[in-house]
Amino acid sequence: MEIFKYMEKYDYEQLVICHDKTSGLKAIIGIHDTTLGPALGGTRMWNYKTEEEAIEDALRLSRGMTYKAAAAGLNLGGGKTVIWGDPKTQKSEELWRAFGRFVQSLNGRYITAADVGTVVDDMDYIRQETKHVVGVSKTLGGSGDPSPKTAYGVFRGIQACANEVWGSDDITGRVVAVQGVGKVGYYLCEYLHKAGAKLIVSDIDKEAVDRVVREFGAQAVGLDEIYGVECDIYSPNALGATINDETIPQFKCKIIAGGANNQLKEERHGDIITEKGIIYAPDYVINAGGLINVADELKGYNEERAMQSVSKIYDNIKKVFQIAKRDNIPTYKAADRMAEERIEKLGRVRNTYLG
Ligand SMILES: NC(=O)C1=CN([C@@H]2O[C@H](COP(=O)(O)OP(=O)(O)OC[C@H]3O[C@@H](n4cnc5c(N)ncnc54)[C@H](O)[C@@H]3O)[C@@H](O)[C@H]2O)C=CC1
Ligand SMILES: O=C(O)CCC(=O)C(=O)O
Repeated sequence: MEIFKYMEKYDYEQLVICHDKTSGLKAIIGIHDTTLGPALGGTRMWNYKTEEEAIEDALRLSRGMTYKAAAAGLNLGGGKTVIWGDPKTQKSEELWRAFGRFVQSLNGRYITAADVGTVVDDMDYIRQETKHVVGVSKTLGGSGDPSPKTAYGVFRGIQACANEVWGSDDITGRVVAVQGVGKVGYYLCEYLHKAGAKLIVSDIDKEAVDRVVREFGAQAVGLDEIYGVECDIYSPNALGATINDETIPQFKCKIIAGGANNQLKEERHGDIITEKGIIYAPDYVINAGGLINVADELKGYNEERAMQSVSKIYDNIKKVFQIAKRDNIPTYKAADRMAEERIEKLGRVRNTYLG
């Protein structure tokens, strides 16, 4: 990979490679854009096959955070860390503290949080070395597990989609096919059930499926069956890339709205579902609840205020639909445009010399 060429193409600011021999830390911090504020994004710990794969992930994910924060209306830029290592065997206090010191050395340009392979306890170790970490435990003044807030944001986004398609937020009796009933999927099912929706679910984890069947009267289906079930809404909450050439012909839904990251396998799949008449809630707009929630810690965490901010995902999704109609483009492009317009306009405003 030609790193500078890639950074130039997508306008990256900084890539920081961190190494600590004692703990075996190999971390790559990507800082994409800080026009709106300090770069905030989680730390992913993953056993990458190659160094190149890890660098590519840090770059790709940090750019995604710029868009997520901008579309959420936050005064934050985009960053992300990847730690090259096995989260099951290579975590230690010294690793997190070594990493925390590297974060501190950036002096607030980058604020870290949890992501795939990292949990609240890891953030608590990082906190011992730097204040530039969020998603720490409630006992340390943090907000703990972000999943319930992410699920609430997805639920609000689903209401906005329902309003767009059926003219009302009411989803009583609507059938929602929920793929993945892990942390986000479980809490989402709870919100949907309380709102009167009927649930069809799938997950590779049988216990997770049994729980939502038992607690919310969901109907369980096979892993490949979920795409083709008769439903109003398909809600992906497991893996990415489930909107693809194989699944699109099977969809019978009117809406696709879920918490999973990177739902479109390729951008063109966003065009195809639009042509098919399916309303798509862009992933990084609808799943920003976790980010909005941890960002509240920067003001001194207040759960009520955080929930009110997450609730605004409803308005953000509506804004995406307006831009899509205004410019006659698919919603995934409208989301990018919304984020880019905000960065561009505020970037210009913030250029004013203040003395
Ligand atoms: N946890 C959070 O606050 C946020 C999560 N996300 C995204 O939401 C998605 C879910 O995240 P979590 O709930 O935290 O993860 P999780 O690991 O708790 O849940 C994912 C679930 O998907 C299931 N799964 C895996 N492959 C599957 C398949 N082929 N078919 C059906 N189910 C399958 C797993 O068994 C698991 O129960 C991920 O894409 C994540 O990146 C995005 C923003 C924030
Ligand atoms: O929710 C978090 O813990 C941090 C935000 C983040 O990295 C994300 O939304 O991908």
